[in-house]
Amino acid sequence: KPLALSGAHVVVTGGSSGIGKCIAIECYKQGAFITLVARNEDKLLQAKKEIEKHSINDKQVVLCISVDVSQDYSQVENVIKQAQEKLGPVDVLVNCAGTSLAGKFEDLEVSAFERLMSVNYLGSVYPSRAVITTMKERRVGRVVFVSSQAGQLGLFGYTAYSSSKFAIRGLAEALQMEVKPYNVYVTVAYPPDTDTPGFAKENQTKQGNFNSSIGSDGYMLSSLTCGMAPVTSITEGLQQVVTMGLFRTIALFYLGSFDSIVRRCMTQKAQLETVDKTA
Ligand SMILES: NC(=O)C1=CN([C@@H]2O[C@H](COP(=O)(O)OP(=O)(O)OC[C@H]3O[C@@H](n4cnc5c(N)ncnc54)[C@H](OP(=O)(O)O)[C@@H]3O)[C@@H](O)[C@H]2O)C=CC1
Ligand SMILES: CCCCCCCCCCCCCCCC(=O)[C@@H](N)CO
Repeated sequence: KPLALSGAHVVVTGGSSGIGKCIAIECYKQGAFITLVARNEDKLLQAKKEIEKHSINDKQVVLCISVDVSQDYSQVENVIKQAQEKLGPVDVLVNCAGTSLAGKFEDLEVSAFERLMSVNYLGSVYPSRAVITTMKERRVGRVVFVSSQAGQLGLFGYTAYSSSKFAIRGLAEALQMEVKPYNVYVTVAYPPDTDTPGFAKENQTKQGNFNSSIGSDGYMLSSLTCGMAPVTSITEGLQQVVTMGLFRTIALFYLGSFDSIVRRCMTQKAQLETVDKTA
């Protein structure tokens, strides 16, 4: 459900860089007050300056708070309190702080699994937990989770990353069911692999869908992996029902080609290794 951003207080974790910064700029352009949350203070200040260039009135504020969203719940709770004292109750929370790491399962340190799960999953739980009570009381609120296309399907090299992004979906679906009667709405964004973060911003700020995806791959993936996700409109539901078989068929071809890529790379690598040894 769309929410007017003019005058709204939008908290963006991971707002000092990339997709999060773009979301903050987009909201600022629509008149929102912004709190940026991330660890590095220089990057926060840099982003604040960049965002302030897009102001549409002289009342708008960009507040920066440095914290690690994945470490200690009471710290995160404090940060949210500080932000509420300065800019009023949080209307929109965008959980965009996150990090990724690729590598084969056996090559990844087990600590990588712990770290990605804390940053990507717990780092979304803590800020959400800190804002949700007030949102329910006020009967106003939007919580956005930034997952990934790698949170809709498992891919080679993403054992640690994908699982942390899948977890976000479970959290979001369950939470949406709880908070809907309080007029609080949840969105999960599934950005594709892209270097143009600006592309990701539109759906996040403008549309009120539970599923937010980008591009035709993204559209197909969201339909295909809709499972028990809530629907926003009858049209969306009907589209999913009608296209499911077709998309599954297309997916089988993708899976076949993924398998052949993995096998081809394995063979090539094996060949290179034998050449190395004989040389
Ligand atoms: N770019 C892509 O291809 C895709 C990205 N995504 C997801 O989108 C989100 C943003 O990605 P992107 O813009 O590329 O990322 P960037 O690396 O550009 O930005 C990450 C942001 O998160 C902050 N951050 C990271 N760890 C923490 C932490 N522990 N506590 C607080 N803040 C933290 C960073 O600031 P600092 O380091 O100072 O704390 C920074 O502001 C991530 O969740 C990512 O997984 C999803 C799909 C595709
Ligand atoms: C009908 C079936 C359609 C199937 C389409 C399959 C397309 C697969 C694309 C997967 C891309 C994964 C992006 C991960 C992005 C990310 O989060 C990282 N960049 C983070 O570093």
